[in-house]
Amino acid sequence: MDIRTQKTFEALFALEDIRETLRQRLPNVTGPEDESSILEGVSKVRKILDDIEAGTGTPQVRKIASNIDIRSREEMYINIQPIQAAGRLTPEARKALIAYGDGYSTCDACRKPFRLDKITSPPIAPFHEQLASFVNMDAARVIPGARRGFQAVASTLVEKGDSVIVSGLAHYTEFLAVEEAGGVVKEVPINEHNLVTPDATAEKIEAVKKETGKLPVLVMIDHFDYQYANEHDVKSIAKVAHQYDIPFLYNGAYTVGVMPVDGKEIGADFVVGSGHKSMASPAPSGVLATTSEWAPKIFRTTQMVGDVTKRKFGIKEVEMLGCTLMGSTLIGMMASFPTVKERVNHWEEEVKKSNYFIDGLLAIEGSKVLSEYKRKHTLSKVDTTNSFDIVAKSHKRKGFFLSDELSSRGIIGEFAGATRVWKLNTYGLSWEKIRYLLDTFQNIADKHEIKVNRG
Ligand SMILES: Cc1ncc(COP(=O)(O)O)c(C=O)c1O
Repeated sequence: MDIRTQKTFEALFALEDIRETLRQRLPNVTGPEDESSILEGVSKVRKILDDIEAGTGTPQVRKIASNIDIRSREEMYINIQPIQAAGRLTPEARKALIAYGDGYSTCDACRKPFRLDKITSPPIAPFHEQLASFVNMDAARVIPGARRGFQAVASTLVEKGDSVIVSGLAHYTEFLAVEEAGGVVKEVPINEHNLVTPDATAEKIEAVKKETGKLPVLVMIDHFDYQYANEHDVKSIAKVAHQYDIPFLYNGAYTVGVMPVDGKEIGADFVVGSGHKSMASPAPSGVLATTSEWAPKIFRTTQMVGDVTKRKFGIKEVEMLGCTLMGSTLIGMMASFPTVKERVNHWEEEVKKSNYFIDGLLAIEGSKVLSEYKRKHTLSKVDTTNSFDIVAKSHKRKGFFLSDELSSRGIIGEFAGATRVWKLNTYGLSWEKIRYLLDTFQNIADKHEIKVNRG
């Protein structure tokens, strides 16, 4: 690395430290003093970026720097975007992204047997073991997103025409994984509380057996669904699946990395997690973990032999297409892992904050929560049609008025103009930020003469 690039990296690392400080301070802004210290931090960031722009860096690094500038929204705003919250990177992961940006940077020390999960420098092999034990399963692989986990399992288990049980709230990627394998999804209807129950799952299995003459080959259920973030009784559903001898895939896209997950305790044959949704990792990343019984099937190695050259690639795993996450994506995931491992212990506090906010939102007359209540997750679906949206009807900015009000007070992440029935996520916000967030919603309500029942 030449000295100019080196200097630029140093500047970027310093930038990360400043950004972290800013992240912690906001929006604890209670007076002009706080404001000026934040502005001072921001101007330091700008200065570093200006220096880089002025020519200290290579074009690639300048590009990274300008992206970082765009992402300064995290220092300047509270972001309640529903799907980004728990995927936001740690400072360590951000540094790792820069340092390991080259595509195959993880592969310098790839020696026999030539496979990603066997590399010991950087410590990728032990990371795989840690991942497996993190979700209490026997073996794990990193994968490019939860969807690739569904794909690997479906491709192994599902033959043409086979049925796979999913929830009536299943994510579309589960449908696609089954379709690609030639199978057919069979949805368990959700009940009046928007939940999938073990009884309904058993009924569906019976119905499929009657209709097709065959049992489904897989049951795949989301612990928390993406529409309401309601908690489904995965443990009892896994038990039902096993009573029919059907393997159970636990979709932990909204759990692995934010709350403790014990695959064995749940009775999962497969645990799938999403790195960029819940493990503070770059996209696309995720984890597929399984039991020692299933590992040889899901992680089977290639039997293919070249008909002319007679070449064999025996150690490569078919479903993983040999290797999965290379370079900065994987190292980013690894860099965040110590934080992720620790933060799952604070899930209850996150849920408390979520409920504090939702309670306060419900105090704004006309507002509803469509997710199960009390909340068991930080992602919630709310309905403000009869509160804020009443104002929108006569406001000159129409449906954009709420977003305007929020962003002018430092809150972003909702889809501007789409705030009648909408989702938000409070994961990772400090108590100060949560209080500020709630005060802001209530103050906007006050301003527009919507009654707030402050109790
Ligand atoms: C419940 C659920 N499962 C799976 C996925 C897909 O995750 P990934 O983007 O990691 O493939 C999502 C993404 O939104 C999801 O909400």
